[in-house]
Amino acid sequence: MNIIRIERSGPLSGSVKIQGSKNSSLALMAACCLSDQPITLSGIPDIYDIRIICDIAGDIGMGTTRLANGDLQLLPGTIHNANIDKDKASSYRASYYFVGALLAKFGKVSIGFPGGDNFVSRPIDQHIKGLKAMGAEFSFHEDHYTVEAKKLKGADIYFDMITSGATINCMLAAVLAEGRTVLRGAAKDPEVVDTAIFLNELGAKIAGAGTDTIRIDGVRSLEGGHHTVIPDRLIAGAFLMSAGVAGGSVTVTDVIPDHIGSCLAKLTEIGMEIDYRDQSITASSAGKLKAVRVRTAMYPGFATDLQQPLTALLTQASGRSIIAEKIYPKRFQHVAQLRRMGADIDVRGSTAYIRGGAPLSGSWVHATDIRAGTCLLLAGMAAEGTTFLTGVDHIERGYEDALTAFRSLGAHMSLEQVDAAHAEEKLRIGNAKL
Ligand SMILES: CC(=O)N[C@H]1[C@@H](OP(=O)(O)OP(=O)(O)OC[C@H]2O[C@@H](n3ccc(=O)[nH]c3=O)[C@H](O)[C@@H]2O)O[C@H](CO)[C@@H](O)[C@@H]1O
Ligand SMILES: C=C(OP(=O)(O)O)C(=O)O
Repeated sequence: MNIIRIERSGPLSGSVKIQGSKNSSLALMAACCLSDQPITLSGIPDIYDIRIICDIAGDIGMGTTRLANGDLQLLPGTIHNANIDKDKASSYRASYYFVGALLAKFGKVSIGFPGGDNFVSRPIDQHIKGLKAMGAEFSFHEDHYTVEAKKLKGADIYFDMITSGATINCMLAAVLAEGRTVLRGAAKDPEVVDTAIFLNELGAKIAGAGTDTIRIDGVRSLEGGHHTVIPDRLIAGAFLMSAGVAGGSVTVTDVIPDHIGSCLAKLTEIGMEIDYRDQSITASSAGKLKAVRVRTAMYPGFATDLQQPLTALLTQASGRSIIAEKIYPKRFQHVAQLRRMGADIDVRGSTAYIRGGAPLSGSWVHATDIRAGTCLLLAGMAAEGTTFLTGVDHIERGYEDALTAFRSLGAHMSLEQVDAAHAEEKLRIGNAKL
């Protein structure tokens, strides 16, 4: 099995070009199913989730080709069915977008339950509620569910909480539905806006994306077109934090600074120097880091997906930091791993209390999900000795090539092959010490 070996690193120096957004790409690729014409998407990252979508696309008849320049060409005109392989659907989170994108065309979609990072509870009741309001009926089976709608009709939908997934899914369903759909309490995330812009470029009629009320007037069909996905704000944020963890100065390029405004404000509060231009941001360590309080929130608040790398950063800040996780109250799997490395962190309820300054030391640790992986890559750079990180496949679900990028900044990390039984034994010994 692959593991990542990390040695103490820093000060970091250099710049990293940020890849296209995973979460936006997942929505855009499903959205292509609404059209019958060729579509070209630029900036779609070459990561596990995208390869699975290409696989699913092939199964249902949508051609996908990576062009020599990296663009992805999609041919939705040949889609012949809406039966999504249940195991493939369950191997990543946003497979549910195929429901919204295929329902109007086929009247019935069969699909496996959503997978993705496991934060104990990730309900899809708002997707169900929204699509039901538009006339869909759900049937749940042991390992898959089916959604049927003879005719999708526009509806007024009030979400009970802000959800980017349900906002995008209902928006997809509404594009070819009859009449007007209004989504109230909609998520304002850049990925929602990117998807709406893309669909409008293809001829959809969506107004208000980026506010909490989105109006969609159904159209009969969509055209083809070309679109460039937005940059990955979550990856950008984590690279900037690495300059705080390991010292030095890191620049991220090809980014939209507004998309991580709340993160930049928090990094400044922690004591980092932030300098940004139109499409690039530089974060520099400016000496002592200060403890802070953070509450995760939906956009434009501090993103839950940046909470884990931030925890690694706050182990290096003097004083007691407090992180209240408001989106996924149990998203603290990384904490046990940081404790193995010597971090002084308590979790009570949905809040983590971090006493910064405890020296970290290298250990065997496991990434349970993408951002836990990012957190541990960062922590490994601050730790004395060698850190061995398992769960590399989780990191590969989100990053095109995290190691090359971190190494280009001067980080000491490498991919190694070890015997799986050896790694399990090392992790087991670490668990026993906790
Ligand atoms: C593929 C993708 O884009 N993933 C992102 C997306 O996940 P995902 O789209 O799954 O997350 P949502 O924005 O839908 O979830 C936000 C909140 O709403 C709750 N909720 C959501 C839907 C629902 O039907 N019922 C319900 O209660 C969730 O438990 C969570 O507390 O947004 C999350 C929150 O920013 C990010 O962590 C994920 O990286
Ligand atoms: C939670 C995440 O991804 P997903 O929703 O795809 O599991 C993430 O990107 O941090």
